[in-house]
Amino acid sequence: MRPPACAPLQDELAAALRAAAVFPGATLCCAFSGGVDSSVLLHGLAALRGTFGFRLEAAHVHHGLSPHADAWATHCMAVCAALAVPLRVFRVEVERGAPDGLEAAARRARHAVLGSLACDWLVFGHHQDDQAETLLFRLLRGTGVRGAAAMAEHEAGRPGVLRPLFGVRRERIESAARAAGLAWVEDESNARLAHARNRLRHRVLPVLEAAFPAAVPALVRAAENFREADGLLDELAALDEATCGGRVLRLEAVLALPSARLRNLLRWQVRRFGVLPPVRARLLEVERQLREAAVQAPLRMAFGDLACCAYRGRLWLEPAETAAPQACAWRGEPVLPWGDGEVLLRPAEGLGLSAAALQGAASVRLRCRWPGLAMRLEAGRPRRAFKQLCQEAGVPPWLRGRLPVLEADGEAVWIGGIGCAGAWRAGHGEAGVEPLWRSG
Ligand SMILES: Nc1ncnc2c1ncn2[C@@H]1O[C@H](COP(=O)(O)OP(=O)(O)OP(=O)(O)O)[C@@H](O)[C@H]1O
Repeated sequence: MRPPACAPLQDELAAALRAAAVFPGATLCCAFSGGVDSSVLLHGLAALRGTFGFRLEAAHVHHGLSPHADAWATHCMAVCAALAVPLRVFRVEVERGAPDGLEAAARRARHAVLGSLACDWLVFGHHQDDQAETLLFRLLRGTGVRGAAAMAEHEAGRPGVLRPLFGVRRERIESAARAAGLAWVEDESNARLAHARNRLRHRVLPVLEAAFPAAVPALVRAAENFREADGLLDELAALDEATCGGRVLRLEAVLALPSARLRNLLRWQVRRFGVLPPVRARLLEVERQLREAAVQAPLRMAFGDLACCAYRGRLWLEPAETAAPQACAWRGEPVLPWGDGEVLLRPAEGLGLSAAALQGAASVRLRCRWPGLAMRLEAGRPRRAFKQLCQEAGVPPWLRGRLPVLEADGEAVWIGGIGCAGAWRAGHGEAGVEPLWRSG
C-alpha cells in the first residue's frame, strides 16, 4: 500500500495542532479504526510529523464483534506500515448483555484501553457532525449541562485528548479522502437502524437539516455554550464547597444553600470520585432526606456508585461498596492490608504502642471488632465499650464494622480512628510502633 502523494486537510489539522500547542518531541497516538475519519486523520498527521516534530503512533482496538474485525485490523496494519507509523492492536473483551447495549459496552472497552496508553496526546477523528449527533443524542435522553457540553476539542490529561477534525464537516472529510485516493473500511454496524444513534444520524439529522440548513454548526455552537456554562457551575461548586467546610461538608451550611446549588455541589463532588453522578430522581430524593433528617441523625444513602453520608452535622460521600477486611497476623511488617486500604505500623520513638510490649505478646493480629470488645484509653480512666468509644470519637455506625482493631493476646491495644490502649503506650524515649489506618 503506497501513501497518497498529497495528504488531506493539512491546513485544518495544522491549525488544530497549533491551537492545542502540540510541542516538538511530543508523542501523539492516533486512535485508528480504519474508517474514513481516522484514515484522513492518520494520513494528515503522518504528513505533519516533520513540520511539528512530534512522534506519531497509532492504536487500533479489535472488538471482535464484526465478522470483518480481523480484516479491519489487517487493513490498519498495512496502512500504518506504508506510513511508517508504529501500530498497536488491542483485542478487547466486550461485555455481553450490558444494560446500555453492546455499542456502549464496546465504547467503554475501547476507551478503557486507549485512555491507559502512555503518550502525550490521544488523537481522535471526531468531527462536527459527530459533535452535533452527540449533543442531540444526549438531549433526547434528558442530559444536564455537563452532558450537553458533549466533546471538547482538546482535553488536558495524561494522555490529553485531541480532536483536530472538530471544525470539519463529515462530507468534507469524505471528499478529501476520495480526492487523496485513500482506502478505508466501512463498519457495517454504522448502517444498522436498530441502534438509536444510527437512527439519529440517518433518519433524524437529514430531516432536521432539510428544515434548518445550519442545524449542525448551530448544535456545535450550542455545545460550546453549554461547555462554558458547565465550567461556571464547576467554579460555583468549588466556591460552595470551600464555604461549606471542604470535602467533608458542614451539613448546616449545605442545607442553607438553595436547592439547585446544593445539588450542583453534590454532583461536582461525585465526579471527583471518577464515577457518573446519580440520576436526577436520586439526587432529589437524597436532598429531600437530608432536609428532613435532624442535623445530628446518622444517614447513609445509596447515591449511584457512592454513598452519601451524614453524621453529627457533617456530610460526605464515600464508596458504596468496600472490600470486607480480612483478619491477619502481625509479625513486624511495616504495612498490613485492610479492606480497600491498609494499616501502617511505623517505628516511632515515644509514640504509639510499646514495641517491647508487642514483641512480648504471643499473638498479635489485626481484626474487626468482636463481642464484648472494650478498651481503656488512659490508665486510671474507665474501660469503655467499643460502641461508646465509637460514639465519643464520632465514628458513624456503618463504619464501625470496618474499623481495624489490633489485638494482642486477646486484648484490644489499638483501634483505627480511636487510639491506643493506655497500658500499651510507648513511654517517653521508648521504641514505639505507631499504627496508622489509611482507608481506601
Ligand atoms: N476500533 C477502534 N480503534 C481505535 N480507534 C477507534 C476505534 N473506533 C473508533 N475509534 C476512534 O474514535 C473516533 C470516533 O469513532 P466513532 O464515531 O465510531 O465512535 P463513537 O463511539 O461515535 O465515539 P466515541 O468513541 O468517542 O464515543 C474515530 O475517529 C477513531 O479516532
